[in-house]
Amino acid sequence: MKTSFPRQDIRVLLLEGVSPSAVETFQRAGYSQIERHPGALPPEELKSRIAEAHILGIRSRTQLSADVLQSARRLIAVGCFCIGTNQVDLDAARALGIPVFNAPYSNTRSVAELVIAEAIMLLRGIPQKNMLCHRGGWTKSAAGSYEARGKTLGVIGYGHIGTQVGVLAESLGMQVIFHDIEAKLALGNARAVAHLGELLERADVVTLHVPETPATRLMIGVEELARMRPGALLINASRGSVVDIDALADALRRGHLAGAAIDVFPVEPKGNDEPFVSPLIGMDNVILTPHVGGSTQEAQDNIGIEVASKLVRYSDNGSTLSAVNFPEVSLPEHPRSRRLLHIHRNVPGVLSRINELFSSGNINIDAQFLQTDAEVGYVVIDVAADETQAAALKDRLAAIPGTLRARVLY
Ligand SMILES: NC(=O)C1=CN([C@@H]2O[C@H](COP(=O)(O)OP(=O)(O)OC[C@H]3O[C@@H](n4cnc5c(N)ncnc54)[C@H](O)[C@@H]3O)[C@@H](O)[C@H]2O)C=CC1
Ligand SMILES: O=C(O)CCC(=O)C(=O)O
Repeated sequence: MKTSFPRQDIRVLLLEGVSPSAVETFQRAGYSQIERHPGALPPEELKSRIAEAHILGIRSRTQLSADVLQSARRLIAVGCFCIGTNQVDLDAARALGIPVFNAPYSNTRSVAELVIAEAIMLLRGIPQKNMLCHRGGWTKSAAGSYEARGKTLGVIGYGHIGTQVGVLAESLGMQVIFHDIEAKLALGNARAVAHLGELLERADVVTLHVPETPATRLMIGVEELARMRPGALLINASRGSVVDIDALADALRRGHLAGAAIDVFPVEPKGNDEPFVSPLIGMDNVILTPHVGGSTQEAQDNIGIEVASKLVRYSDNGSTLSAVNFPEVSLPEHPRSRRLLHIHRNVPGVLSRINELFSSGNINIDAQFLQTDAEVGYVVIDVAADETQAAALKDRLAAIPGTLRARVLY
C-alpha cells in the first residue's frame, strides 16, 4: 500500500455538496485532485469510491460504518463538514489509524437563529395561518397566538447550540431553563432544572440540542410527550433518532401539543432527488425543514475552510489537533527534516521496536512526538534524511507488527 505522496497525487473526495470554500482551501495548499459530488453515494458506490480516496469529506448523510471503512485502503483522514460525527463509526476509524475531524462551532449560530425564529412562529400559530392563506382561507384572530416574552423555553442539551439559543431567547424576554447530563455554567438568567421531567412540565417551548448517543436515542417518547404542558411546542434540530416521531405525530393529532418544528428525521433522503416520507406530513401546525439548521452561506463557507484546513494540516504536517477520535498532537513545521508518521495499536513493544530501528541504523532524530490513547499510539519522528532514506525508513516502520498506518511527509 502506497501511503506517501506529493500533494498533487493525493485524491480528495468531497461528498454531499461540501462548500466550494473547501475546494479553494485544498487548491491553495497545492492539492489538485479534488472531486466534489452534490449528494451522498449509495453504500456500494461509496465503498468503491473511498477505496481510491486519500482524504474524504462528508456531511451528515454519509454513513461510514466499520464495513464501509474496511474498503478505505488508502484513506488517511476523514473530514465531517458539520458538527455531528455520529454518522461515522469513530472507533472503527481509529482502529484503522484514520483520524476524523469536524467543525464544532461553525454552524452553531445558524441553528440557534432558526430555532428562535421557529419558536416565535409556533407561538403565534403562523404555520397554520400560512397554510390556510395558501388555500384561500383567512383566520384573523388572536386565539392561540402568544408573545415569546415571558414564556419559558426549555433547552435539552446546554452545549454550544443550546447556550446560544438560551442567550437569544433571553434577549426576547423569555425565561430559560435547561437540562444537561453535565454540570454547565448557566449564561444570563438561565437556570438548570433538577431533571428532564421538571423541564418538560415547566416549559412552554422545548428545544432539543443533544448529540446522537445511545442515551439520547428516543429520549422524547410517549411518556415524555405526555409530561409536556398541554398546548406546549416542541422543536428538534438535533438528530432524528432523539424523538419518537410516531408518538410526536400522535401527541399533535390529539392536540396535546400545539405545534412542532422538526429539522431532523429518523430517515432522511440521501439527496434532493429522493422523496421525503414522514408521519408529520400534512400537519398544518408543524414546520418541516429538510435538515437545514446549519445550512447558511456563512456557516457552510466557514465549515469548508475550517475542516479543509484541518485536513490539509494533517496531510502536510501530521497535526491531529481537534481530531474527535484520535490522540491529539499539535506539531511545529519541519523545514529541514523529513517527517515520518507512525500510527500503531497501543500494545507493548511497538515503541521499543521503533526506537531500535533508528538507533540500530544510526539515524539522527531531530525531534520526536508521541501521543497515545487506550487503543492507538501516534508517533511523529523528524529525521535528517534524504527522500530515498526517508522512504526506506517508512517501509521499515510499516513492517513493525501492530502498525496501522505509516507515512512520510513531503
Ligand atoms: N440541524 C442541524 O443542521 C444541526 C444539528 N446539529 C446537532 O446538534 C447537536 C448539538 O450540537 P452542539 O450544541 O454543538 O453540541 P455540544 O456537544 O456543544 O452540546 C451538546 C450538549 O448535550 C449534552 N448532552 C449529551 N447527552 C445528553 C443527554 N443524554 N441528556 C442531556 N444532555 C445531554 C452535552 O453534555 C452537551 O452539553 C449536534 O450533536 C448535532 O447532532 C448540529 C449542527 C447543525
Ligand atoms: O449541514 C449538514 O450537513 C449537517 C448539519 C448537522 O446536522 C451538523 O452539523 O451536525
